[in-house]
Amino acid sequence: MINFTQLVLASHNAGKLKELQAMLGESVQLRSIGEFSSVEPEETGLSFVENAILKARNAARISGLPALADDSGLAVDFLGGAPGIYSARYADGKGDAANNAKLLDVLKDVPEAERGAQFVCVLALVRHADDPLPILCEGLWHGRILTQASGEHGFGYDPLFWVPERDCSSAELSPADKNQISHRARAMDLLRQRLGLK
Ligand SMILES: O=P(O)(O)OP(=O)(O)OP(=O)(O)OC[C@H]1O[C@@H](n2cnc3c(O)ncnc32)[C@H](O)[C@@H]1O
Ligand SMILES: [Mg+2]
Repeated sequence: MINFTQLVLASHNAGKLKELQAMLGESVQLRSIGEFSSVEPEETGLSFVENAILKARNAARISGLPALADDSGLAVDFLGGAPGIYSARYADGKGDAANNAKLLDVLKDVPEAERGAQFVCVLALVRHADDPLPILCEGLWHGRILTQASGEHGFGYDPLFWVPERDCSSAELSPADKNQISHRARAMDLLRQRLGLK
């Protein structure tokens, strides 16, 4: 069992920080990498795992603390898994609204039965920058892409992601509900088990 009281979160995404801190509870304090540096590392990996490890190592190097990274995204069946690891950059870095508008447009003629998609989250935890044994945990969340945005909660693609088990979009779930069932919740559940936190 590894005991951490403070971890740096290797993410500049405020939505992730909020969700992950809520899932971890008070036993572990997550500090944002933004406290240490505003420079974001280039995500040069070809997989969620590679990018998560790359971000975790970078944050541990900058902060001198153990680091947790979250690499996540949306894999749409009809698009062969795109935007996948490029989810944040789908509309060339123009942000969430542009990403969502592009996805709706690309899928505009695709029937409901072919709009299946998964949110993917890989968490990587390194004890230090050169850790030879990062802890890796993955979570998937199956749903479908809506034909128009709905809901105000969450971030990113949440307004477009229909959640079959709740019959609403992921942006219509309360934050507490999303944190029970999301891809990130599933990955965090595994991580908490690995860390002996549950
Ligand atoms: O790399 P960091 O700094 O952590 O922040 P980021 O926002 O760039 O994060 P990623 O590189 O992992 O890209 C994740 C993309 O997938 C989207 N995404 C991930 N989890 C999501 C969630 O729970 N709800 C909605 N969109 C999500 C998110 O909006 C981003 O566009
Ligand atoms: Mg990123």
